[in-house]
Amino acid sequence: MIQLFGVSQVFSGRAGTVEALRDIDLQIAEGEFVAVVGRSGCGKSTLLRLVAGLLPPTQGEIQVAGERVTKARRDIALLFQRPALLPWRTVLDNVLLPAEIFRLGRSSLRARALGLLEMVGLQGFEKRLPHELSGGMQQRVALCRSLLTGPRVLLMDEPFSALDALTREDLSTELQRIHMEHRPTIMFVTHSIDEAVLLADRVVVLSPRPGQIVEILDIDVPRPRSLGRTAHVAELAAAQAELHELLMRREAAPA
Ligand SMILES: Nc1ncnc2c1ncn2[C@@H]1O[C@H](COP(=O)(O)OP(=O)(O)OP(=O)(O)O)[C@@H](O)[C@H]1O
Repeated sequence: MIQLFGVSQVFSGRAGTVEALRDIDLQIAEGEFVAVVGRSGCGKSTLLRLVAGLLPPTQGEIQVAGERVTKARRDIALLFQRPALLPWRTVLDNVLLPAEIFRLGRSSLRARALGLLEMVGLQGFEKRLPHELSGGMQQRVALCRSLLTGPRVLLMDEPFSALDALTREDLSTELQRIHMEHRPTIMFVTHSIDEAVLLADRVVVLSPRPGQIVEILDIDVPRPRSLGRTAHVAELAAAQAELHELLMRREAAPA
């Protein structure tokens, strides 16, 4: 579904050049959940922006569903650390925003928007304004907005990192459920080893800048997963330890 062939990114500015990513080759299958981890500044967000078509790669090619990515697409949704809701719009109108952007007709998507809000436990909050909601609730609204048009690809950049631990766990559970039900292909950037292991089928480990793939770890644990559930605690802990070890190797050599 997502394919990167020899992708490199160099930023040039007045202060000089920054090599953010070097020679990334990666194949992500349809419906797969892939987490991307690495030290701060190693190019994780840049990687997502490239796949989203917000930035053309300096070198290499990116394809989504067999087509070269050259611009933002309706079937690719993005979710950031901050929910970025429009403060003057109600919860429902925020969720329906993509209908207007992509000129899809609000009325046909209204039922879907209400269904999504119900799925994340926000029924009854449709007419509220964003400032009347907690941070976790706002991020749920942003999640609904990103799912409105039924995207095939969901790109998530540390979406839960601004939330408290319990809300984060709730949203991780919801995201697992959404993934199991709707099977979008997900690329999920995180700083959290626990979160990567809990959510992903595979974890891509990037080296410090320039980001290169050091290792891709398979997380072969049945879903739904929970860090508190005893059934697979040993497997999850082993994967966490391995990931930790890979990330702590300061001089992590690219594969
Ligand atoms: N538009 C830009 N112009 C110049 N340099 C940039 C630009 N965007 C990113 N960079 C640089 O590219 C490198 C990678 O940045 P990026 O934000 O992708 O890293 P990251 O791994 O997501 O970091 P963090 O984990 O801290 O969020 C950094 O050195 C950053 O300063």
